[in-house]
Amino acid sequence: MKVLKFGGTSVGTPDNLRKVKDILAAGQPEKTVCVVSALGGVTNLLHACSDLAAVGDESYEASLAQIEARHLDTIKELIPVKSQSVIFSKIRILLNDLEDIMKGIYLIRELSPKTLDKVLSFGEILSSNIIVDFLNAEGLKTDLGDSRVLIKTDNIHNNANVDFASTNKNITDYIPTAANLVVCPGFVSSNAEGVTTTLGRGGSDYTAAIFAAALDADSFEIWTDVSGMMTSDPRQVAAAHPIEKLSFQEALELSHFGAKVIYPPTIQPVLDKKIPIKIKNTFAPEDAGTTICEDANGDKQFVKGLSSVSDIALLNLTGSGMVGVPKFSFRLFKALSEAKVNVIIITQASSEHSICVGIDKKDIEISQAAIAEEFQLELSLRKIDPLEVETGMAIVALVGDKMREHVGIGGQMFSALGENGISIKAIAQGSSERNITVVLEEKHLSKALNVLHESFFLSQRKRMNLFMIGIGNVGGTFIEQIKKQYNYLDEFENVDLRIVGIANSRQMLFDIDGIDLADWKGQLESKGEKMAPQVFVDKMVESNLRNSIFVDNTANAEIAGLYEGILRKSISVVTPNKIACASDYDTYVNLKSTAREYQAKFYYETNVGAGLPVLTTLGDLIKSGDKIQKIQAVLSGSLNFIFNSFKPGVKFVDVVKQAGVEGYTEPDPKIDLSGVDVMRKILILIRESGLKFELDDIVSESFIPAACMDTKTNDEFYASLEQHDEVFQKLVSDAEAKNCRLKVVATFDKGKASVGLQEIPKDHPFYILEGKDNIVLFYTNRYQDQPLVIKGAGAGAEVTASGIFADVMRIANS
Ligand SMILES: NC(=O)C1=CN([C@@H]2O[C@H](COP(=O)(O)OP(=O)(O)OC[C@H]3O[C@@H](n4cnc5c(N)ncnc54)[C@H](O)[C@@H]3O)[C@@H](O)[C@H]2O)C=CC1
Ligand SMILES: N[C@@H](CC=O)C(=O)O
Repeated sequence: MKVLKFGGTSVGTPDNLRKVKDILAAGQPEKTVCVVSALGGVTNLLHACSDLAAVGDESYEASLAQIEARHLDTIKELIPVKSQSVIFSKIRILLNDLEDIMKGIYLIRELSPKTLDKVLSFGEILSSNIIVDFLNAEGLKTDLGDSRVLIKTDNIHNNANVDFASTNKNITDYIPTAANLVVCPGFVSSNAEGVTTTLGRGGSDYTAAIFAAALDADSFEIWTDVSGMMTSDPRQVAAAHPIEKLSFQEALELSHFGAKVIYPPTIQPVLDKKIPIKIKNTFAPEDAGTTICEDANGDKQFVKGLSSVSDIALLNLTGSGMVGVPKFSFRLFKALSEAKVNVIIITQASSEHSICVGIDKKDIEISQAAIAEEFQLELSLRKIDPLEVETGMAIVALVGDKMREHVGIGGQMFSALGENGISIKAIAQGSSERNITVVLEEKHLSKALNVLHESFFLSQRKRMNLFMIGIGNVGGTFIEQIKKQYNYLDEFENVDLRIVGIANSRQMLFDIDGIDLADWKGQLESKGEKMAPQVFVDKMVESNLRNSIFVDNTANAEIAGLYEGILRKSISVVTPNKIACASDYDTYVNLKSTAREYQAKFYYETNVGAGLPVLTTLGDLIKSGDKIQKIQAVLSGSLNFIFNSFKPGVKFVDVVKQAGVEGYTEPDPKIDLSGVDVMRKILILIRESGLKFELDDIVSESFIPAACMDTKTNDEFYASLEQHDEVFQKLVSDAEAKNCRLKVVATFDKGKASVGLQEIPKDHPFYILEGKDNIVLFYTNRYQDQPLVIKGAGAGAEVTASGIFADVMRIANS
């Protein structure tokens, strides 16, 4: 024995009704009760029609005509002509009755609850009659069970209470005598005198649940237009998916907070009898749907779903006069209940200094008035403060029976929200630990649901949203690497890496769904708007996307100056730009502590050694308790390349230019040639070792003539290098005469740092450093005699972009 219920959409059109027939036919010959709603939209039409009639508006007749046409057209389309006459006359009789009642309402201008029940009952009576004839015409022997006769209630109209003793007897007497398939109208019932009543909100579900419980059905199926209860609201969370199994309690918790598939009071009869409920999709019957049953926790998923409610207001009642005084909360809730305000969430700190409740925003004024009246005396004596009202709030709840068996779920929830800059206004968790509820600003709702969904439904993809300023040599290469790697990350890392904003010094471009990387340059040119750094940041913040990362691929101080504000919005920063970490010590420390404070990440591995793991290695040494004694390093890829390529007969300026073409130099090559780039790098290494150090503390001897440094543009600089070529030729020939090679070496030893060009002899480990390579020797307490060595390409767009990529993925995987 099973009981099925089909809602208004499922029976809304002839095509849909054919699907319903297929579902019912597939279940035969099992004894089946099928409860149906009115054809989709008809109940609203009946309401509208009777409201118009009650105010004497003749246009009710047009609504009536619409109702008539809906039903007659359905018959014409669904039932073969030869079988139409019987059903047409039945339906016409019913429609005439409805017309008479409407006329009566129109004439006496009155719509009592009793009459409204009579009017609304026509929706289900009409649909069930048509469906029964349709099924019979299709060869499925079907009886019509009149729920008005079977379900008996008290006299309360519009929301009647069921008399279960007589109802259960009527059902168990009738159903076994009826055909294998019985269709019954939902929602309708009658009182002891046989006057029509209705069962209120969710009435058809309730009807079906009453039948299922009375008949001890093996299963109770609710057929709707979604494939089950979803892990979250699919309009907010694209990755939401149907939940396979839920316990009764989990289903109640989820449906209480917004999952509209079932309305809890209506399923109480099946809940009492522990009859499994299946939520199935009429339009995708092959989908598994959701089973709600007693033992639903065999799987490992301890958070089953996320639910949410919008349009919440928080009321905060505070005051020193509340502490330790009994009855304050009693009076608050009494006042709200007498004002018929539904309290959705309650929190009170153990200090008893404040009570906070969440209500629907429509109830704000009535609540304020009720509270002001109740606490008039305390307010005048200033024992309590004027009521604080916070609007624009939403509720998000994690639901799952098994949450109580796992430590740290609350922590995971709060960190995920905190890391995305979402502040929590109130928290509630019952001792059942089946539900952890937070109140947050409504503007963060979608972001919060997505962040939590990603955090608790691990099989789902994590979407990362990148905002990137600087799309030159390094930035452009990084975009191309993402383009190539996108599918791999999607498939093997579950990471959906999108670039949402890009900018160069002239233009910026945004696409909230991710810029199409196939032609990002063309789109920037054709659709880009004028670049303004602060506007770029504002747009990034306003877009309020989860897992946002700001990537700075410029060498620009103004852009570096934006980091603090960005971190304060809990947006992580990744950058190869050394300016921030090599500016004054306070700025460097402040950025790191701001990142910590706002739970954002600030990663700049590529500041030293490009893609080489120099900073992470140093960080691991320091975190594990090692101490740096000495650092010796070649940290400039461009200078190493230049001195490796500078041979007799070659002009120095030509190799400098070549280093630029290869993408090794800074946008301003003087930064490399002057030694400043190396000074910045050794400074960052010293700071990362835990020492307070400034750029001015580093002794640097430039090998570039002052006149070259005095130039303004790159072209002037190159011209000046050419003029001073003999200076560079002499440096090389002097070194060669001693069998040495030239390297710019950075050293930190005994608290002192220096940078300078050195003649490196053959037996030195730096001598064989090829091409654009870097080398770093860390002498530490643990690596005293043999230093820890990191060596490899230290400049170039590909390696630098891959270092930035690694930083981004560290954030994605954190
Ligand atoms: N090339 C390399 O081997 C390595 C480079 N780096 C760092 O990577 C960064 C980028 O270097 P490249 O790509 O070679 O430079 P680039 O000159 O090729 O590109 C710089 C980009 O920044 C943009 N930009 C500059 N100022 C801007 C502003 N105010 N607003 C908006 N956009 C602005 C430019 O339009 C361009 O798109 C630099 O900080 C450099 O130190 C770090 C490690 C290695
Ligand atoms: N210009 C630098 C590369 C980036 O840090 C270098 O030459 O090493």
